[in-house]
Amino acid sequence: MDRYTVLKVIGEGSFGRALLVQLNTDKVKWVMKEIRLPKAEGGVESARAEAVLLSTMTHPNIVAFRESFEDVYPIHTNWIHCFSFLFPLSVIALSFQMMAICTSVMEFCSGGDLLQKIRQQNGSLFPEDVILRWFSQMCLGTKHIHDKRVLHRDLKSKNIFLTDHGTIKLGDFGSACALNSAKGYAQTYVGTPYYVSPEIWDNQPYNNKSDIWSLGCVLYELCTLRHPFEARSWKSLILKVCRGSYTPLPSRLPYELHYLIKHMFKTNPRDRPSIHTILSSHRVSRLLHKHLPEEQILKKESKELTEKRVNQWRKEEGEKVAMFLGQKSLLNTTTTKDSDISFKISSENRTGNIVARKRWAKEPSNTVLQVFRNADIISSGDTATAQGSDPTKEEGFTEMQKLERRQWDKDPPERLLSLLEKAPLSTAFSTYIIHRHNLNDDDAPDGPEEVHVDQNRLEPRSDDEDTDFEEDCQFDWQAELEKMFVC
Ligand SMILES: Nc1ncnc2c1ncn2[C@@H]1O[C@H](COP(=O)(O)OP(=O)(O)OP(=O)(O)O)[C@@H](O)[C@H]1O
Repeated sequence: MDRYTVLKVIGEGSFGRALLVQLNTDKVKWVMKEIRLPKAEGGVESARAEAVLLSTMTHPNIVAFRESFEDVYPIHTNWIHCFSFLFPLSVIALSFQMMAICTSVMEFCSGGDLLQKIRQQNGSLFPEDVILRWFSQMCLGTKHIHDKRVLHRDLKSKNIFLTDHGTIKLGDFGSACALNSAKGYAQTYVGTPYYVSPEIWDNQPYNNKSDIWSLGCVLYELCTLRHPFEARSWKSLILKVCRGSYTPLPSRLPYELHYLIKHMFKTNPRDRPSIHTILSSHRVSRLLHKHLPEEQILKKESKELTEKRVNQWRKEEGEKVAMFLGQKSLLNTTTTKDSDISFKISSENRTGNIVARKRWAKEPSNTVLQVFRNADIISSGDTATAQGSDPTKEEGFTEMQKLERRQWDKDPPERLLSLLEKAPLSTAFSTYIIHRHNLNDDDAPDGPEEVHVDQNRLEPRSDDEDTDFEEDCQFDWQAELEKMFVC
Protein backbone atom coordinates (compact mmCIF):
# COMPACT_ATOMS: atom_id res chain seq x y z
CA MET A 1 0.00 0.00 0.00
CA ASP A 2 2.79 2.41 0.92
CA ARG A 3 4.16 2.04 -2.58
CA TYR A 4 1.18 3.93 -3.99
CA THR A 5 -0.09 7.50 -3.64
CA VAL A 6 -3.84 7.97 -3.90
CA LEU A 7 -4.68 10.66 -6.49
CA LYS A 8 -8.47 10.58 -6.37
CA VAL A 9 -11.57 8.46 -5.92
CA ILE A 10 -12.84 7.43 -9.39
CA GLY A 11 -16.11 5.96 -8.26
CA GLU A 12 -18.02 3.90 -5.79
CA GLY A 13 -19.26 0.42 -6.60
CA SER A 14 -21.76 -1.65 -4.64
CA PHE A 15 -19.06 -3.07 -2.37
CA GLY A 16 -16.34 -0.45 -2.25
CA ARG A 17 -14.37 2.28 -3.93
CA ALA A 18 -12.21 2.55 -7.02
CA LEU A 19 -9.21 4.82 -6.51
CA LEU A 20 -6.81 6.30 -9.00
CA VAL A 21 -3.34 5.72 -7.57
CA GLN A 22 0.22 6.35 -8.68
CA LEU A 23 3.14 4.04 -8.11
CA ASN A 24 5.72 6.08 -6.21
CA THR A 25 8.71 4.69 -8.12
CA ASP A 26 7.78 5.19 -11.78
CA LYS A 27 4.69 7.45 -11.40
CA VAL A 28 2.57 5.09 -13.50
CA LYS A 29 -1.15 5.39 -12.76
CA TRP A 30 -3.21 2.38 -11.70
CA VAL A 31 -6.70 1.74 -10.44
CA MET A 32 -6.99 0.35 -6.94
CA LYS A 33 -10.28 -1.32 -6.15
CA GLU A 34 -11.03 -1.74 -2.49
CA ILE A 35 -13.79 -3.97 -1.30
CA ARG A 36 -14.72 -3.95 2.38
CA LEU A 37 -17.17 -6.51 3.59
CA PRO A 38 -17.88 -8.75 6.54
CA LYS A 39 -15.64 -11.73 5.90
CA ALA A 40 -18.57 -14.10 5.90
CA GLU A 41 -20.27 -12.38 2.96
CA GLY A 42 -20.05 -13.40 -0.62
CA GLY A 43 -18.67 -10.11 -1.98
CA VAL A 44 -15.26 -11.04 -0.61
CA GLU A 45 -15.37 -14.12 -2.77
CA SER A 46 -16.21 -11.98 -5.80
CA ALA A 47 -13.30 -9.68 -5.11
CA ARG A 48 -10.97 -12.62 -4.77
CA ALA A 49 -12.40 -14.24 -7.85
CA GLU A 50 -11.81 -11.06 -9.82
CA ALA A 51 -8.22 -10.80 -8.63
CA VAL A 52 -7.42 -14.44 -9.27
CA LEU A 53 -9.06 -14.54 -12.66
CA LEU A 54 -7.61 -11.25 -13.82
CA SER A 55 -4.15 -12.44 -12.84
CA THR A 56 -4.49 -15.36 -15.26
CA MET A 57 -5.69 -13.20 -18.15
CA THR A 58 -3.08 -11.43 -20.17
CA HIS A 59 -4.48 -9.96 -23.32
CA PRO A 60 -4.42 -6.53 -25.01
CA ASN A 61 -8.22 -6.31 -24.70
CA ILE A 62 -8.50 -7.25 -21.06
CA VAL A 63 -7.80 -4.87 -18.19
CA ALA A 64 -4.30 -5.80 -17.02
CA PHE A 65 -3.88 -6.96 -13.47
CA ARG A 66 -0.93 -5.89 -11.32
CA GLU A 67 -1.37 -7.30 -7.84
CA SER A 68 -3.84 -7.88 -5.05
CA PHE A 69 -3.72 -7.98 -1.30
CA GLU A 70 -6.15 -8.96 1.36
CA ASP A 71 -6.45 -7.86 4.94
CA VAL A 72 -8.73 -9.06 7.67
CA TYR A 73 -9.47 -7.00 10.77
CA PRO A 74 -12.03 -7.16 13.57
CA ILE A 75 -14.62 -4.45 14.15
CA HIS A 76 -16.98 -4.42 17.04
CA THR A 77 -20.65 -4.44 16.30
CA ASN A 78 -22.11 -1.74 18.47
CA TRP A 79 -25.77 -2.68 18.37
CA ILE A 80 -25.41 -4.09 21.84
CA HIS A 81 -24.85 -0.53 23.09
CA CYS A 82 -28.23 0.49 21.73
CA PHE A 83 -29.99 -2.08 23.83
CA SER A 84 -27.73 -1.90 26.87
CA PHE A 85 -30.40 0.00 28.78
CA LEU A 86 -32.42 -3.19 28.67
CA PHE A 87 -29.58 -5.28 30.01
CA PRO A 88 -27.67 -2.79 32.16
CA LEU A 89 -25.34 -5.22 33.87
CA SER A 90 -25.31 -8.38 31.86
CA VAL A 91 -24.07 -6.99 28.55
CA ILE A 92 -20.50 -6.07 29.03
CA ALA A 93 -18.87 -7.99 26.23
CA LEU A 94 -18.82 -6.50 22.76
CA SER A 95 -19.31 -8.77 19.82
CA PHE A 96 -16.78 -8.63 17.01
CA GLN A 97 -17.22 -9.22 13.35
CA MET A 98 -14.35 -9.99 11.01
CA MET A 99 -14.11 -7.56 8.11
CA ALA A 100 -12.10 -8.19 4.99
CA ILE A 101 -10.57 -5.62 2.66
CA CYS A 102 -9.70 -7.02 -0.72
CA THR A 103 -7.60 -4.67 -2.78
CA SER A 104 -6.77 -5.24 -6.44
CA VAL A 105 -4.47 -3.05 -8.45
CA MET A 106 -5.22 -2.97 -12.15
CA GLU A 107 -4.59 -1.05 -15.33
CA PHE A 108 -6.07 2.45 -15.44
CA CYS A 109 -8.24 2.96 -18.51
CA SER A 110 -8.23 6.72 -18.86
CA GLY A 111 -10.85 6.70 -21.64
CA GLY A 112 -13.51 5.67 -19.11
CA ASP A 113 -16.21 3.09 -19.73
CA LEU A 114 -18.44 2.62 -22.77
CA LEU A 115 -21.58 3.66 -20.91
CA GLN A 116 -19.99 7.04 -20.25
CA LYS A 117 -18.99 7.26 -23.94
CA ILE A 118 -22.55 6.45 -25.05
CA ARG A 119 -23.97 9.12 -22.75
CA GLN A 120 -21.43 11.69 -23.93
CA GLN A 121 -22.69 11.26 -27.50
CA ASN A 122 -25.85 13.24 -26.64
CA GLY A 123 -27.82 11.35 -29.26
CA SER A 124 -25.29 11.62 -32.08
CA LEU A 125 -24.63 8.11 -33.43
CA PHE A 126 -21.13 6.59 -33.48
CA PRO A 127 -19.56 6.23 -36.95
CA GLU A 128 -19.71 2.66 -38.30
CA ASP A 129 -15.90 2.37 -38.23
CA VAL A 130 -15.78 3.13 -34.52
CA ILE A 131 -18.50 0.58 -33.75
CA LEU A 132 -16.72 -2.13 -35.73
CA ARG A 133 -13.31 -1.31 -34.29
CA TRP A 134 -14.53 -1.43 -30.69
CA PHE A 135 -16.71 -4.47 -31.22
CA SER A 136 -13.95 -6.46 -32.92
CA GLN A 137 -11.69 -5.82 -29.92
CA MET A 138 -14.46 -6.84 -27.52
CA CYS A 139 -14.69 -10.09 -29.45
CA LEU A 140 -10.95 -10.70 -29.13
CA GLY A 141 -11.10 -10.14 -25.37
CA THR A 142 -14.10 -12.45 -25.08
CA LYS A 143 -12.40 -15.07 -27.25
CA HIS A 144 -9.42 -15.01 -24.92
CA ILE A 145 -11.51 -15.70 -21.83
CA HIS A 146 -13.73 -18.27 -23.52
CA ASP A 147 -10.63 -20.08 -24.74
CA LYS A 148 -9.68 -20.40 -21.09
CA ARG A 149 -13.12 -21.69 -20.28
CA VAL A 150 -13.92 -18.59 -18.28
CA LEU A 151 -17.31 -16.92 -18.49
CA HIS A 152 -17.43 -13.18 -17.83
CA ARG A 153 -21.11 -13.24 -16.79
CA ASP A 154 -21.45 -9.47 -16.53
CA LEU A 155 -20.59 -8.04 -19.93
CA LYS A 156 -22.19 -4.63 -20.22
CA SER A 157 -21.16 -1.21 -21.49
CA LYS A 158 -20.29 -0.13 -17.95
CA ASN A 159 -17.75 -2.94 -17.63
CA ILE A 160 -15.97 -2.29 -20.92
CA PHE A 161 -13.26 0.35 -20.81
CA LEU A 162 -11.19 2.44 -23.18
CA THR A 163 -7.55 3.45 -22.87
CA ASP A 164 -6.36 6.88 -23.96
CA HIS A 165 -5.24 5.25 -27.24
CA GLY A 166 -8.79 4.06 -27.85
CA THR A 167 -8.13 0.39 -27.11
CA ILE A 168 -11.02 -1.61 -25.72
CA LYS A 169 -10.49 -3.49 -22.46
CA LEU A 170 -12.93 -5.89 -20.84
CA GLY A 171 -12.99 -5.35 -17.10
CA ASP A 172 -14.85 -6.05 -13.90
CA PHE A 173 -14.33 -9.78 -13.57
CA GLY A 174 -16.02 -9.79 -10.17
CA SER A 175 -18.80 -12.01 -11.47
CA ALA A 176 -16.65 -14.13 -13.73
CA CYS A 177 -16.44 -17.79 -13.24
CA ALA A 178 -13.74 -20.26 -14.12
CA LEU A 179 -15.56 -23.40 -14.88
CA ASN A 180 -13.02 -25.61 -13.24
CA SER A 181 -12.72 -23.48 -10.12
CA ALA A 182 -14.26 -24.54 -6.84
CA LYS A 183 -15.57 -20.99 -6.40
CA GLY A 184 -17.33 -21.23 -9.69
CA TYR A 185 -19.44 -23.91 -8.15
CA ALA A 186 -19.83 -22.13 -4.86
CA GLN A 187 -21.90 -19.30 -6.22
CA THR A 188 -24.47 -18.80 -8.81
CA TYR A 189 -25.30 -15.68 -10.64
CA VAL A 190 -28.15 -13.74 -12.13
CA GLY A 191 -26.31 -10.89 -13.80
CA THR A 192 -27.45 -7.44 -14.80
CA PRO A 193 -31.10 -7.89 -15.73
CA TYR A 194 -30.95 -5.63 -18.80
CA TYR A 195 -28.14 -7.77 -20.24
CA VAL A 196 -29.31 -11.19 -19.10
CA SER A 197 -30.17 -13.77 -21.74
CA PRO A 198 -33.49 -15.65 -21.97
CA GLU A 199 -32.01 -18.92 -20.66
CA ILE A 200 -31.10 -17.27 -17.36
CA TRP A 201 -34.68 -16.06 -16.91
CA ASP A 202 -35.59 -19.61 -17.77
CA ASN A 203 -33.54 -20.79 -14.78
CA GLN A 204 -31.07 -22.61 -17.04
CA PRO A 205 -27.33 -22.59 -16.46
CA TYR A 206 -25.19 -19.75 -17.68
CA ASN A 207 -23.09 -20.72 -20.69
CA ASN A 208 -20.73 -19.13 -23.19
CA LYS A 209 -23.66 -18.14 -25.41
CA SER A 210 -25.10 -16.11 -22.50
CA ASP A 211 -21.95 -13.94 -22.72
CA ILE A 212 -22.67 -13.66 -26.47
CA TRP A 213 -26.17 -12.35 -25.75
CA SER A 214 -24.79 -9.67 -23.41
CA LEU A 215 -22.17 -8.75 -26.00
CA GLY A 216 -25.04 -8.38 -28.47
CA CYS A 217 -26.68 -5.90 -26.09
CA VAL A 218 -23.47 -3.84 -25.99
CA LEU A 219 -23.14 -3.95 -29.80
CA TYR A 220 -26.75 -2.82 -30.13
CA GLU A 221 -26.12 0.03 -27.67
CA LEU A 222 -23.13 1.17 -29.73
CA CYS A 223 -25.23 1.10 -32.89
CA THR A 224 -28.28 2.93 -31.53
CA LEU A 225 -27.23 4.54 -28.20
CA ARG A 226 -30.22 2.72 -26.74
CA HIS A 227 -30.65 -0.53 -24.97
CA PRO A 228 -32.18 -3.27 -27.16
CA PHE A 229 -34.75 -4.26 -24.57
CA GLU A 230 -35.91 -0.94 -23.20
CA ALA A 231 -38.97 -1.30 -21.01
CA ARG A 232 -41.00 0.50 -18.41
CA SER A 233 -41.65 -2.50 -16.25
CA TRP A 234 -39.83 -5.64 -15.22
CA LYS A 235 -42.50 -7.68 -16.86
CA SER A 236 -42.08 -5.94 -20.17
CA LEU A 237 -38.29 -6.24 -19.91
CA ILE A 238 -38.34 -9.96 -19.21
CA LEU A 239 -40.92 -10.64 -21.88
CA LYS A 240 -38.98 -8.73 -24.50
CA VAL A 241 -35.80 -10.59 -23.59
CA CYS A 242 -37.48 -13.99 -23.59
CA ARG A 243 -39.07 -13.27 -26.96
CA GLY A 244 -35.92 -11.68 -28.38
CA SER A 245 -38.06 -8.72 -29.35
CA TYR A 246 -36.13 -5.56 -30.22
CA THR A 247 -36.42 -2.61 -32.58
CA PRO A 248 -34.35 -3.33 -35.71
CA LEU A 249 -31.03 -1.51 -36.18
CA PRO A 250 -31.04 1.64 -38.31
CA SER A 251 -31.05 0.69 -41.98
CA ARG A 252 -27.91 2.75 -42.71
CA LEU A 253 -25.81 0.12 -40.91
CA PRO A 254 -24.32 -2.71 -43.00
CA TYR A 255 -26.43 -5.80 -43.43
CA GLU A 256 -23.71 -7.89 -41.75
CA LEU A 257 -24.40 -6.07 -38.48
CA HIS A 258 -28.15 -6.58 -38.84
CA TYR A 259 -27.50 -10.25 -39.49
CA LEU A 260 -25.10 -10.56 -36.55
CA ILE A 261 -27.46 -8.88 -34.09
CA LYS A 262 -30.28 -11.11 -35.24
CA HIS A 263 -28.14 -14.17 -34.47
CA MET A 264 -26.72 -12.88 -31.20
CA PHE A 265 -30.32 -12.36 -30.03
CA LYS A 266 -31.50 -15.84 -30.89
CA THR A 267 -33.50 -16.92 -27.86
CA ASN A 268 -32.12 -20.44 -28.01
CA PRO A 269 -28.43 -20.31 -27.03
CA ARG A 270 -27.70 -23.16 -29.44
CA ASP A 271 -28.61 -20.87 -32.33
CA ARG A 272 -26.30 -18.06 -31.25
CA PRO A 273 -22.84 -18.01 -32.78
CA SER A 274 -19.88 -18.75 -30.52
CA ILE A 275 -17.21 -16.08 -30.28
CA HIS A 276 -15.00 -18.20 -32.54
CA THR A 277 -17.68 -18.30 -35.18
CA ILE A 278 -18.19 -14.53 -35.02
CA LEU A 279 -14.49 -13.97 -35.49
CA SER A 280 -13.74 -16.66 -38.01
CA SER A 281 -16.67 -17.80 -40.10
CA HIS A 282 -19.66 -15.56 -39.58
CA ARG A 283 -20.79 -13.20 -42.32
CA VAL A 284 -19.50 -10.32 -40.21
CA SER A 285 -16.00 -11.78 -39.70
CA ARG A 286 -14.46 -10.14 -42.76
CA LEU A 287 -15.81 -6.76 -41.70
CA LEU A 288 -14.43 -7.22 -38.20
CA HIS A 289 -11.03 -8.30 -39.45
CA LYS A 290 -10.72 -5.07 -41.42
CA HIS A 291 -10.99 -3.20 -38.15
CA LEU A 292 -8.61 -5.24 -36.06
CA PRO A 293 -5.08 -4.10 -35.33
CA GLU A 294 -2.91 -6.23 -37.59
CA GLU A 295 -0.95 -7.90 -34.83
CA GLN A 296 -4.17 -9.09 -33.25
CA ILE A 297 -5.67 -10.82 -36.26
CA LEU A 298 -6.14 -14.48 -35.51
CA LYS A 299 -2.98 -15.51 -37.29
CA LYS A 300 -2.01 -18.05 -34.67
CA GLU A 301 -4.81 -20.32 -35.71
CA SER A 302 -3.50 -23.35 -37.53
CA LYS A 303 -4.35 -23.82 -41.19
CA GLU A 304 -5.89 -27.18 -40.36
CA LEU A 305 -8.21 -25.68 -37.76
CA THR A 306 -9.28 -22.88 -40.07
CA GLU A 307 -10.14 -25.48 -42.71
CA LYS A 308 -12.13 -27.45 -40.16
CA ARG A 309 -14.05 -24.32 -39.23
CA VAL A 310 -14.78 -23.50 -42.84
CA ASN A 311 -16.02 -27.06 -43.36
CA GLN A 312 -18.16 -26.83 -40.27
CA TRP A 313 -19.66 -23.59 -41.54
CA ARG A 314 -20.46 -25.16 -44.88
CA LYS A 315 -21.97 -28.21 -43.18
CA GLU A 316 -24.26 -26.04 -41.05
CA GLU A 317 -25.27 -24.02 -44.08
CA GLY A 318 -25.91 -27.25 -45.94
CA GLU A 319 -28.06 -28.55 -43.11
CA LYS A 320 -30.13 -25.39 -43.15
CA VAL A 321 -30.66 -25.62 -46.87
CA ALA A 322 -31.58 -29.28 -46.50
CA MET A 323 -34.11 -28.40 -43.81
CA PHE A 324 -35.78 -25.97 -46.11
CA LEU A 325 -35.76 -28.43 -48.95
CA GLY A 326 -37.27 -31.01 -46.61
CA GLN A 327 -34.65 -33.69 -47.26
CA LYS A 328 -35.67 -36.20 -44.66
CA SER A 329 -32.43 -38.06 -44.17
CA LEU A 330 -30.43 -34.95 -43.34
CA LEU A 331 -33.27 -33.48 -41.36
CA ASN A 332 -33.47 -36.63 -39.25
CA THR A 333 -29.78 -36.61 -38.49
CA THR A 334 -29.99 -33.00 -37.40
CA THR A 335 -33.11 -33.23 -35.35
CA THR A 336 -32.12 -36.43 -33.57
CA LYS A 337 -28.87 -34.83 -32.52
CA ASP A 338 -30.45 -31.56 -31.52
CA SER A 339 -33.49 -32.77 -29.69
CA ASP A 340 -31.57 -35.41 -27.84
CA ILE A 341 -28.94 -33.02 -26.58
CA SER A 342 -30.82 -29.77 -26.70
CA PHE A 343 -27.67 -27.83 -26.02
CA LYS A 344 -24.44 -29.36 -27.09
CA ILE A 345 -22.53 -28.88 -23.91
CA SER A 346 -19.43 -30.59 -22.75
CA SER A 347 -18.77 -30.00 -19.13
CA GLU A 348 -16.27 -31.04 -16.53
CA ASN A 349 -16.83 -32.13 -13.01
CA ARG A 350 -14.90 -30.72 -10.08
CA THR A 351 -12.09 -33.18 -10.39
CA GLY A 352 -11.61 -32.25 -13.99
CA ASN A 353 -12.85 -35.52 -15.42
CA ILE A 354 -14.85 -35.17 -18.56
CA VAL A 355 -18.43 -36.09 -17.84
CA ALA A 356 -21.10 -36.95 -20.32
CA ARG A 357 -22.37 -34.07 -22.38
CA LYS A 358 -25.00 -32.43 -20.35
CA ARG A 359 -28.62 -32.53 -21.32
CA TRP A 360 -30.98 -29.78 -20.51
CA ALA A 361 -34.11 -30.98 -18.84
CA LYS A 362 -36.70 -31.50 -21.54
CA GLU A 363 -39.45 -30.08 -19.38
CA PRO A 364 -37.80 -27.56 -17.06
CA SER A 365 -40.04 -27.16 -14.06
CA ASN A 366 -41.20 -23.88 -12.64
CA THR A 367 -39.29 -21.76 -15.11
CA VAL A 368 -40.12 -18.21 -15.96
CA LEU A 369 -40.87 -19.19 -19.50
CA GLN A 370 -43.39 -21.75 -18.46
CA VAL A 371 -45.18 -19.17 -16.41
CA PHE A 372 -44.82 -16.68 -19.22
CA ARG A 373 -46.40 -19.03 -21.62
CA ASN A 374 -49.58 -18.13 -19.80
CA ALA A 375 -48.71 -14.53 -19.17
CA ASP A 376 -50.54 -11.48 -20.32
CA ILE A 377 -48.35 -9.33 -22.54
CA ILE A 378 -50.12 -6.13 -21.62
CA SER A 379 -47.53 -3.60 -20.60
CA SER A 380 -47.21 0.15 -20.87
CA GLY A 381 -43.55 -0.23 -21.83
CA ASP A 382 -43.98 -2.50 -24.78
CA THR A 383 -43.18 0.10 -27.44
CA ALA A 384 -40.31 -1.79 -29.01
CA THR A 385 -42.43 -4.90 -29.20
CA ALA A 386 -44.96 -2.98 -31.18
CA GLN A 387 -42.39 -1.53 -33.57
CA GLY A 388 -39.84 -4.33 -33.36
CA SER A 389 -39.45 -7.57 -35.14
CA ASP A 390 -41.95 -10.22 -34.26
CA PRO A 391 -39.95 -13.43 -34.06
CA THR A 392 -43.01 -15.52 -34.84
CA LYS A 393 -43.11 -13.91 -38.27
CA GLU A 394 -39.67 -15.26 -39.04
CA GLU A 395 -39.35 -17.85 -41.71
CA GLY A 396 -39.20 -21.39 -40.38
CA PHE A 397 -41.57 -20.88 -37.45
CA THR A 398 -44.00 -23.74 -37.29
CA GLU A 399 -47.65 -23.12 -36.55
CA MET A 400 -47.15 -24.96 -33.25
CA GLN A 401 -44.34 -22.61 -32.19
CA LYS A 402 -46.42 -19.59 -33.15
CA LEU A 403 -49.31 -20.94 -31.12
CA GLU A 404 -47.06 -21.58 -28.12
CA ARG A 405 -45.82 -18.01 -28.22
CA ARG A 406 -49.30 -16.58 -28.49
CA GLN A 407 -50.31 -18.64 -25.50
CA TRP A 408 -48.17 -16.40 -23.28
CA ASP A 409 -51.09 -13.95 -23.38
CA LYS A 410 -52.87 -15.27 -20.29
CA ASP A 411 -51.99 -15.28 -16.56
CA PRO A 412 -49.26 -13.14 -14.98
CA PRO A 413 -45.92 -14.82 -14.11
CA GLU A 414 -46.74 -14.72 -10.43
CA ARG A 415 -43.67 -15.78 -8.54
CA LEU A 416 -40.97 -13.74 -10.22
CA LEU A 417 -43.09 -10.73 -10.99
CA SER A 418 -44.56 -10.41 -7.52
CA LEU A 419 -40.99 -10.50 -6.31
CA LEU A 420 -39.87 -7.83 -8.72
CA GLU A 421 -42.93 -5.66 -8.22
CA LYS A 422 -41.28 -3.95 -5.28
CA ALA A 423 -38.00 -3.34 -7.05
CA PRO A 424 -37.69 -0.21 -9.23
CA LEU A 425 -36.77 -0.96 -12.84
CA SER A 426 -33.65 1.21 -12.53
CA THR A 427 -32.18 -1.59 -10.40
CA ALA A 428 -32.21 -3.74 -13.51
CA PHE A 429 -28.95 -2.05 -14.55
CA SER A 430 -27.16 -3.29 -11.42
CA THR A 431 -25.24 -6.49 -11.09
CA TYR A 432 -26.79 -9.21 -8.97
CA ILE A 433 -24.67 -11.97 -7.56
CA ILE A 434 -26.52 -14.53 -5.56
CA HIS A 435 -24.60 -16.82 -3.30
CA ARG A 436 -25.67 -20.20 -2.17
CA HIS A 437 -26.54 -20.22 1.50
CA ASN A 438 -26.36 -23.94 1.89
CA LEU A 439 -22.64 -24.17 1.29
CA ASN A 440 -20.83 -26.10 3.93
CA ASP A 441 -18.35 -23.71 5.55
CA ASP A 442 -15.63 -26.27 5.07
CA ASP A 443 -16.09 -25.90 1.33
CA ALA A 444 -15.17 -22.25 1.38
CA PRO A 445 -11.40 -21.87 1.27
CA ASP A 446 -9.97 -19.25 3.58
CA GLY A 447 -7.21 -17.75 1.53
CA PRO A 448 -7.13 -16.63 -2.08
CA GLU A 449 -8.24 -19.49 -4.24
CA GLU A 450 -6.09 -20.96 -6.94
CA VAL A 451 -7.57 -21.27 -10.38
CA HIS A 452 -6.55 -24.58 -11.89
CA VAL A 453 -6.31 -24.04 -15.57
CA ASP A 454 -6.55 -27.20 -17.58
CA GLN A 455 -3.87 -26.80 -20.22
CA ASN A 456 -5.64 -29.15 -22.64
CA ARG A 457 -8.56 -26.82 -22.74
CA LEU A 458 -6.41 -23.89 -23.76
CA GLU A 459 -5.58 -25.54 -27.05
CA PRO A 460 -7.59 -24.31 -30.01
CA ARG A 461 -10.58 -26.50 -30.69
CA SER A 462 -12.79 -27.17 -33.62
CA ASP A 463 -16.24 -25.58 -33.73
CA ASP A 464 -17.79 -28.89 -32.74
CA GLU A 465 -16.09 -28.90 -29.36
CA ASP A 466 -16.53 -25.20 -29.09
CA THR A 467 -20.29 -25.04 -29.26
CA ASP A 468 -21.17 -24.55 -25.62
CA PHE A 469 -19.86 -24.76 -22.16
CA GLU A 470 -21.70 -23.85 -19.07
CA GLU A 471 -21.72 -23.61 -15.32
CA ASP A 472 -22.06 -27.02 -13.82
CA CYS A 473 -24.14 -25.82 -10.94
CA GLN A 474 -27.82 -25.43 -11.17
CA PHE A 475 -30.04 -24.29 -8.40
CA ASP A 476 -33.09 -22.22 -7.88
CA TRP A 477 -31.79 -18.64 -7.99
CA GLN A 478 -35.31 -17.30 -7.97
CA ALA A 479 -35.77 -18.78 -4.51
CA GLU A 480 -32.50 -17.12 -3.44
CA LEU A 481 -33.70 -13.83 -4.92
CA GLU A 482 -36.89 -14.22 -2.96
CA LYS A 483 -34.88 -14.61 0.26
CA MET A 484 -32.86 -11.48 -0.59
CA PHE A 485 -35.93 -9.34 -1.16
CA VAL A 486 -37.69 -10.66 1.93
CA CYS A 487 -34.64 -9.80 4.06
N1 LIG B 1 -9.63 -0.10 -14.71
C1 LIG B 1 -10.38 1.00 -14.65
N2 LIG B 1 -9.98 2.13 -15.31
C2 LIG B 1 -10.74 3.24 -15.26
N3 LIG B 1 -11.87 3.37 -14.56
C3 LIG B 1 -12.30 2.29 -13.88
C4 LIG B 1 -11.59 1.05 -13.89
N4 LIG B 1 -12.25 0.15 -13.13
C5 LIG B 1 -13.34 0.79 -12.66
N5 LIG B 1 -13.38 2.06 -13.10
C6 LIG B 1 -14.42 3.07 -12.81
O1 LIG B 1 -14.54 3.16 -11.40
C7 LIG B 1 -15.90 3.29 -11.03
C8 LIG B 1 -16.25 2.25 -9.98
O2 LIG B 1 -16.08 0.98 -10.57
P1 LIG B 1 -16.46 -0.37 -9.81
O3 LIG B 1 -16.14 -1.48 -10.76
O4 LIG B 1 -15.79 -0.38 -8.48
O5 LIG B 1 -17.98 -0.26 -9.56
P2 LIG B 1 -19.18 -0.13 -10.58
O6 LIG B 1 -18.86 -0.88 -11.84
O7 LIG B 1 -19.50 1.33 -10.73
O8 LIG B 1 -20.33 -0.82 -9.78
P3 LIG B 1 -20.58 -2.37 -9.54
O9 LIG B 1 -19.38 -3.14 -9.96
O10 LIG B 1 -20.84 -2.46 -8.09
O11 LIG B 1 -21.78 -2.65 -10.38
C9 LIG B 1 -16.72 3.20 -12.31
O12 LIG B 1 -17.07 4.49 -12.72
C10 LIG B 1 -15.78 2.61 -13.32
O13 LIG B 1 -16.02 3.12 -14.63
